[in-house]
Amino acid sequence: MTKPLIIGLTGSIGMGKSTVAEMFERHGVPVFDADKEVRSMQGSGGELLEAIEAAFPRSTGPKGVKRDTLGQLVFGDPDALSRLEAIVHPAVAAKRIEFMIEHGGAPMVVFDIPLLFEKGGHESVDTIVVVSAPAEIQRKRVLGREGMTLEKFAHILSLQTPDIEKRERADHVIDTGVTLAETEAAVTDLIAQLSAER
Ligand SMILES: CC(C)(COP(=O)(O)OP(=O)(O)OC[C@H]1O[C@@H](n2cnc3c(N)ncnc32)[C@H](O)[C@@H]1O)[C@@H](O)C(=O)NCCC(=O)NCCS
Ligand SMILES: Nc1ncnc2c1ncn2[C@@H]1O[C@H](COP(=O)(O)OP(=O)(O)OP(=O)(O)O)[C@@H](O)[C@H]1O
Repeated sequence: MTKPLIIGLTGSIGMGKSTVAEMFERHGVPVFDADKEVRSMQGSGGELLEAIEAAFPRSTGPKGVKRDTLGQLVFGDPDALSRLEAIVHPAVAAKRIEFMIEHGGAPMVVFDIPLLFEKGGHESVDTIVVVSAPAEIQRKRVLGREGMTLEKFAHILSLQTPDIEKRERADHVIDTGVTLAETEAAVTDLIAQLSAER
């Protein structure tokens, strides 16, 4: 049995990764969603709560990690962020292995990984898809989210590989600055192209 083609899906904050990942899923491609795994392990009863509470006292409660509180502690403090990543990232890697065992028979799978370039994950995927939209659209989407401030947005951007560099390093770019229908058509075209290349 051949191994599934691993598609690494990434993009900067608000570029439409989750939306495009759902499109892949709708068209039959299993998706490993790194952010979703993190949220579940950080949620109520989640397996990372004890370690996070020990490293960041009072950052968790009955509903799990207090995301705003923890975000304020780590976004802006590189050492604190590294400590959090050292707890979270190995646990995500273990979940990814479980996912690959479960979907070992699929022709292709998507790894939806926000920090694909930043954390070196690009080396372990077969092809890289970057979602991208004009900066002004990205800004409008992100600033429209509850709890987001200009300062937080600027800081998160500064932690992420710039969009222009992501685009250059991508094997395929999916434009999300167009209608959802146009983006979905680009996704189905790409699935067909990747299937044909196998
Ligand atoms: C600090 C936390 C609790 C804040 O949660 P919150 O819901 O406020 O933000 P959210 O997770 O939606 O992230 C907002 C934006 O920041 C980006 N971001 C998150 N973590 C990081 C990071 N370690 N480095 C750079 N960007 C990051 C996300 O990709 C997203 O674009 C959370 O981001 C977290 O646990 N981060 C560490 C784990 C991690 O690296 N996750 C991302 C990849 S799996
Ligand atoms: N053509 C399009 N493609 C994708 N998303 C679109 C498009 N047009 C509008 N949108 C909207 O833009 C938003 C993109 O948000 P989404 O959560 O997918 O981004 P994200 O990159 O996963 O964000 P983050 O990195 O912050 O987690 C959604 O509300 C989506 O409906």
